[in-house]
Order: sequence, then C-alpha cells, then structure tokens
Amino acid sequence: MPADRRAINAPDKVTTARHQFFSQRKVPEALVSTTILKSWIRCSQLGHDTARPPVFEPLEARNLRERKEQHELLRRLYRMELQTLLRGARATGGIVVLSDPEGTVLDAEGDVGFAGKAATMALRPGVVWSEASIGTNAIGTAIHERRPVMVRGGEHFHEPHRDMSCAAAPIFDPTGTIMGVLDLSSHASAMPPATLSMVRLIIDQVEHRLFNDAFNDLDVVRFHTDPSLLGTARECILVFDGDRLVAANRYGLKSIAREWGDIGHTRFSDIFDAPSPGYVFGNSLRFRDNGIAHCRLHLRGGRVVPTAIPGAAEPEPEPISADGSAHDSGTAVTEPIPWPKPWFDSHATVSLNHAVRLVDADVPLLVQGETGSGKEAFARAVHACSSRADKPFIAINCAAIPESLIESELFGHEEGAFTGARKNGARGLLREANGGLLFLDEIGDMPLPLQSRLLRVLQDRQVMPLGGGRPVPLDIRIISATNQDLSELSRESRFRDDLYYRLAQFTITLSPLRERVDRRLLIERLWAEVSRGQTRLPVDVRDRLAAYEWPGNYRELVGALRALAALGGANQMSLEQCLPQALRTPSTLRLDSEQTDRGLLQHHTQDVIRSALEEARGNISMAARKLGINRSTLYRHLQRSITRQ
Ligand SMILES: Nc1ncnc2c1ncn2[C@@H]1O[C@H](COP(=O)(O)OP(=O)(O)OP(=O)(O)O)[C@@H](O)[C@H]1O
Repeated sequence: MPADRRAINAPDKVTTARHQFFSQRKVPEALVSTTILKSWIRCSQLGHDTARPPVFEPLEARNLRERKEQHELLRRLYRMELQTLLRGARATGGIVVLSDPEGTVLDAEGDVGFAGKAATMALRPGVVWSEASIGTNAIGTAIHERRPVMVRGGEHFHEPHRDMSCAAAPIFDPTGTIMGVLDLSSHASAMPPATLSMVRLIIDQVEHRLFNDAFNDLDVVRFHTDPSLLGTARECILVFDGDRLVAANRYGLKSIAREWGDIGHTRFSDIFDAPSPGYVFGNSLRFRDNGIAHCRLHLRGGRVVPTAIPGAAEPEPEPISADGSAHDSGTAVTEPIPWPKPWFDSHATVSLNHAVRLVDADVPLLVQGETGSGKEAFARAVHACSSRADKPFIAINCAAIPESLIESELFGHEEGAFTGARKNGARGLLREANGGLLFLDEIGDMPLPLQSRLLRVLQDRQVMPLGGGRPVPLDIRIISATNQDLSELSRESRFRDDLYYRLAQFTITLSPLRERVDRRLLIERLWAEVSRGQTRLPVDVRDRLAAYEWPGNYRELVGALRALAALGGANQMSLEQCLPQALRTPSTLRLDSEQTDRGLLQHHTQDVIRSALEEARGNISMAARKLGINRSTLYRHLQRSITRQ
C-alpha cells in the first residue's frame, strides 16, 4: 500500500485510544494526554456510557436569569473582554462560552452557524457542562483540574461531541476560588493550538481587574523583576493583612513559589526582607534570598508609596502645612521632614519572626538594647505582624510616669479613689491594652512596690482598679524593654526576681547601630525617606555617617538625617557643611568598614598560614600543599607579613 494511502486510512491516535479504552477496556499508552485519560476514567466511574448521549436537564429561563444575576461581576468582567474574544471566535468560526463555577453555561455567543450546531450538542446557556453531567469536556475538566485545558474532537467522552474542539480556563478570584470558566469552542478541525494561550491572556486581564479598587483596607504589593510589566495584567500581586498573605494573583503566587493553599499561611517576612509591607520604602522590594523586584505598594488607607514607573506616575499629593491645612504650592513653606520607618536587618528580622510567634503563643518577651536601639520600634513591629495587629498597642514608659501616678495610670481607679482622682474614674492602661499588646518600656525603673502589684495582675490575669470595684479580667500580651541588665538588677534585689522570670520568658537583645554591617544601605534608605527621594546623599557624606559610632543609635541617626534634610535638602547649604559637629571631627570616626574588613582578612590569612606552617613543622612546601597554594604565593604572604611587622 502506498505511504499516502496508509496515512489516510490509518486511524488517528485518539481513535485508537478510544477503541482501546471504550471497546477493549484497556488503558491506552501514550495515545492521549494523562489529563484526558484520567478524565475518561473518572467519567466511566461516574457511570457515563460513551455510546449513549449524556442526559442533562437545562435550567429553566427563570433559574438561568437568577444564576446570571448571581454572577453579575463575572459577567461584567467578561463583557469587557468580549470584543477581543469574539474576534478570536470569528477567526475559527467558533463561539465564546462563559460558565459559572459549577459549569453552568451563562453566556454563549459567536459564529451563528457553529452556535446552532453547538446548541444541538447541548453547548448553550442553562446546560451544566461539568464532567458529571457531560463527561470529558474542556469546561468540566478545567474545573476539575483547576487549570486551563484543551479537549479536541474525539478526546471528548461522548461520541456526539467528537465534532468540536474546546479550549477552557478557570477564572480565579484573589483567594483561589474558581469564579467561572471561559471557553472557546469551534469545529474540531478548525481550532489552532494557540487558542488556549489566547484564552489564558484574556483570563489574565479578567483576574487583574479584580484587584482594581479592591482591598483598600489592606496592603497591596504589585511587583515584577521587569519594571515595564508593572501595571500590566502580568504583574505579580500579593495582598497582605498586616504581614499575612490574604490574597494574590497567579503570577504573584508563582513568583514566590506558593500555591493557593498557602494563602493565609504565608507571612511577608517568609518571602521578603522586611517584616511587613509597611516597612518597604521606594520602588524596590528585596526578597529573602537577596533578589530584587520593582514594586508598587498600595498601603491600607489608600497610601501609595511613591515609585518611578514610567507612565504610571502617581498624582502629586497636595502639600500640607504644619497645622494640617493645605497651602498654595507657590508659597515657600518648609514642610515637616518625614520620620522614616524602621528598617530591620536580617538579624532583627529573624528575631522579629521569633518574637511574633512567641507573642502569639502568649510567651512574655523582654527586649534588651542600648538606648535608641529601636526597642519600641521592634515591639510595634511585633504587634503589627501578630494576630493582634488590629487590637490596641499600649506603650507605658515606666521611667517617665511620676512614681505617685504609675499605679493609677496602670491599674486605673474608681471615682474619688484618691485626692485628684478623675471625676468618673479611669480605666487604666492595662485595661486599655485589653485584647491587645502592652509594651512596658524601661521596666527596670518600675518601683518595687508596683512590681509586686504588677506580678499579681499578671498571675491572676485580672486587674482591680484603685479604690475598689470589681476585678476586670485581662487578656493581654506583654513585651517589656530595658537598657539595663535586668538579671543584674534582680541579683542586687532592685528588681523582683519572680517578676523578672515572669516577664523575661524569652529575651531578645537588639544590637547597637554601630554593629550593623549594612549601615550604608540603611542610611541610603532612611535618607530616601527623609528627603522624599528628592536629593541624593553624596557618597562621602554617607560614608562618614556610616563610619560614626552613633552612641544614641537609631534615634541619633534619624535625628541627624532629618536635620540634614531640613538644612541641606533644598540645597541652601552643602550637605557636607550640615553634618553634625561630631561627624566633622575625624577622631570620632571608626575605621571605614572596608578597611576593617581588609584588616580582618589579613589577620585571618596570617592565622591560617601560621597554623599550616605549625602543622607542617615549618616545611614550606608541605604548608603550601595544605593551603592549596604554590610555594611562591606562600613566600609572598610571609614576606608581606614580615614587612608589616
Ligand atoms: N531598625 C531601625 N531602622 C530605622 N530607624 C529605627 C530603627 N529602630 C528604631 N528606629 C528609630 O529610632 C528612634 C528610636 O527608636 P526606639 O524609641 O524604638 O528606641 P528605644 O530602644 O525604644 O529607645 P529607648 O531605649 O530610649 O526607649 C525612633 O525614631 C525609631 O523610629
């Protein structure tokens, strides 16, 4: 038989597969995709018989109308894309079909000729195209698989459907629930393989629109490594409530290697190098693995973090004067310099993650650190990332309240409890913090008698206001902070050791700013905030700032940067001139960190060489072999260290 006749008469793979599966009850090997094969198996188990047409009952007109109303948002989004879809359908002489999440066809339009034929095959509004109802088909199988599916000709379960091919993809809402399915169907032979890609592109648009004007009360992070894709349907979108991922688009999930099921269980700090979106500034987002993406943040309350996306400029905010009223943009008024957000390094971020878990698990924390090292900022970040983020955060500075008032401030009082008591009494800060987090700053300065009272409150989990009244149950999480050595104070009996053990069930020590290795980066970020991104910090000024000891830690640094921005930001003075006095005196500067690094490296190299020589009992060749370098290199190192000494 000539080759061409053989080709014409040979059954195609799908026909062979159907014969093996439906007639011979065999599993066809490599003739159809596993998606189709699995669907055939499912449909057989559901009792479908390929020889008989499926039995279905279309919805009555009234029920169909109701169903359409129920899915009005889906249909509106679909209609926005309809013209493009119809162009695609016309090209293949096919129809566009929209179904609800159960597979009920809501709308079907396109080529009149094919629409008539499709209707005879039951592909018309009101009919449910689930696998259970119709057998293997693109709509039902896409719903089952939760992904785009193409079903061509004989891949359909039932014989009558062999005449058509369908490409369908589910539309996901931002939490991963299927909202509906979009399908393009045409004559079996007319469907080009690219049809499914086109359906996917349309779905991208529909899903992207779901984020417009939504989530105003949450933080929306839009990002992409390619800045030109920001603002398009292919940008990655993640939505956070505090630090918890609560919604996303498919691109967002894919970029962070997560799935729909991870929504609600993933924290911002699991992915990015910051505790929550509120801690990101500017238009770059750093991943934990150090990758960088361009981003655009819409923080809760409608605040948009400024970015520099071409063609997507944000409207200029109206200038606000110190008293809060808007003023003419022409008036030369000095605007208040912003207070920058804390920017944690990787050590503090790890501690933050631990702290959030501990606080959520009701384990009291003690945060230690020098003055200005960010203890309160840290506690606030813990609160913002904890499950109590929407509950109160009450900070009490035990050193700042006069001793005579601490008791009533903390525990509250009844009316007339003491001379000067408030008219209707006071709830007290402990009760203000009920349900939320209490931050006891400078706990080491709490007077001893009050320590006993606080201990009792913590043990009994209830507070009794001064002057009597009924005890009030308390549900608070506690973070205490100190810049003193609390264990030392307790050894000297200046702090109750039982209270110490109660409050310090886990201790976190924040490092001083001078020990932070990414000081240059930190300074640049803080500067970008205080200068509103309008001036660049000269490299030498940045390096001087980075090299300073900063005894007042972040508080001092932030103060200096704000002063620099106020004086030099508008270029009235050079930034160099505006440096604080202490920074203009070279003796207060530490070694430049690169020099320090170089010194450490040299020191380390000498150590390694010394021990290799010791092990080799002074034998240069053997020591060089141990070190994996040649003898001349080792001689050069030895020569250098001798000249240095
Ligand atoms: N990691 C950080 N990055 C940038 N700024 C920070 C950081 N931590 C704290 N700050 C800023 O430094 C200032 C002082 O911080 P904070 O009050 O938290 O320090 P503290 O350790 O509680 O001080 P004290 O010991 O005096 O109570 C604040 O303006 C805060 O926003």
